Amino acid sequence: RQHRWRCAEVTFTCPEGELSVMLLLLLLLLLLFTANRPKHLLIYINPYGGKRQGKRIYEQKVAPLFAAAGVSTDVIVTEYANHARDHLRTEAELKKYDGVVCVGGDGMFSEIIHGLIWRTQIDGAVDPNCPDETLQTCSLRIGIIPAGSTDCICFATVGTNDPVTSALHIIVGDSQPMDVCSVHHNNAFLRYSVSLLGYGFYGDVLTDSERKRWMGPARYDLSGLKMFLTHHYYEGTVSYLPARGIIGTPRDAARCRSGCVVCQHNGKLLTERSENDGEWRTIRGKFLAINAASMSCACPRSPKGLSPAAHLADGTTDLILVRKCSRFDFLRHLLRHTSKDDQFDLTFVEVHRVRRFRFTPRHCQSDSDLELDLLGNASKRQIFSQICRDHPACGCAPAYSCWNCDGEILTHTAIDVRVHCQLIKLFARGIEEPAVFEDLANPCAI
Ligand SMILES: CCCCCCCCCCCCC/C=C/[C@@H](O)[C@H](CO)NC(=O)CCCCCCCCCCCCCCC
Ligand SMILES: Nc1ncnc2c1ncn2[C@@H]1O[C@H](COP(=O)(O)OP(=O)(O)OP(=O)(O)O)[C@@H](O)[C@H]1O
Ligand SMILES: [Ca+2]
Repeated sequence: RQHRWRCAEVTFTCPEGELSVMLLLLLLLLLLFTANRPKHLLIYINPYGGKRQGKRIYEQKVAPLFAAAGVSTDVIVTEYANHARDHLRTEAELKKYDGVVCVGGDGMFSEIIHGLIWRTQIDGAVDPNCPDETLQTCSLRIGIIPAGSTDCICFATVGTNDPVTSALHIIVGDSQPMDVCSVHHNNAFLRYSVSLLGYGFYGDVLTDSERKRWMGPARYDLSGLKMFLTHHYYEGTVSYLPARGIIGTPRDAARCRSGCVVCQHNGKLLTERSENDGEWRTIRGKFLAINAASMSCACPRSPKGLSPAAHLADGTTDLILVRKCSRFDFLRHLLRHTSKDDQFDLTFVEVHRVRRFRFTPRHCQSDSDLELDLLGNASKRQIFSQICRDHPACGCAPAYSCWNCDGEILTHTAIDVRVHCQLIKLFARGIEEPAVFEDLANPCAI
């Protein structure tokens, strides 16, 4: 039920001893040669993620399953932030393993992909600082045992946040490819993102919530309410390269599901075509939020996610622009993330499926704009917003927000984002349609 898997024992009886030995051998051979099951895993546990239960969850719920399935493990309990990332980048003997597993939340998953992708590029002599390089795909699959605050990547790839279900997907050797966005500033690499890149509302929620880490997962709700009431908007320019020739749009009723044909079709298409096909488009404006969702970003807070029709592995990201509007209208938009109503069907919201996009905030748009400011031609509003960044007590709107990159704050506001189609693989199979479960639960239907 609800995508949760459980272990069950099945006992076969066979009247002939010789036949039973043959069946057993056949089963072992099938497991060995047809299923792509991992035999040796490298595991990182964040003891401080979410409700600080990572170690207990792994020892009580996951380790016994790995032992029963004959999967051997090397376990590292992290001692500081970025421990897992740095270990993967430089020290880990990756050849020994069939996969890497993190026990924690989206932040821990982010550490793993940063370590693995970086290492893969360096080993393959690819320069990660160049935004136009074609990145090498990572060969090791990644497993997530959810033990964080949002666990949006686990939820959106498995359909539930349940450690036992995730452990079983790892054991049976499932494989789900996933898109990764690279984020650059002036030809310098900043970060990778797989779920949400959010400027404005989600950037501000994250900045505020970091000061409330002690509260655990509830910090996001409190900061969300605070930032909703604060109602800041930000000026800037977004330019983007629309995804052309692919199938699927952000307003589709169909969802990315197990064995998704849209991901298969677009994945094939994008590997054959130059991604720079098409014309850049530019939008200037005042925005409450600029969000790029490379997958649905479904999570328990919003089971359909920020962009319900986004795909895990189609080589695109959904760029959602929420223009300045009243608090009431913004609340209508937010509330629709939790209901069946379409959050994009509002005059102040637009959504585009893109391959690449850039953002420049109002105050660093161009040198000529800056010169105007210096010559004293800037409007009073600009000057005040500049001053008031340094004097938050006066309560007027700040000029800049920051980017929320999968739950980490980015150090730059002007960014260049590019989607790398199916760069990584997870031990998952995407969300299965409920009908499949119903059939399997009913032996007569099979
Ligand atoms: C009125 C209810 C409206 C509910 C609207 C819920 C929309 C929730 C959308 C969640 C999207 C999550 C995207 C995932 C991002 C992850 O890579 C990242 C790392 O874990 N998580 C966050 O940044 C954590 C981000 C967490 C954001 C929580 C925002 C909560 C908003 C609450 C607004 C309250 C307004 C109340 C007015 C009376
Ligand atoms: N031993 C450690 N001590 C302190 N911080 C750590 C340690 N190990 C990992 N971290 C950091 O903790 C941060 C949060 O971890 P994690 O993602 O597991 O939980 P979370 O933030 O509660 O969940 P979510 O990311 O789903 O909201 C990560 O950014 C990670 O870099
Ligand atoms: Ca995608």
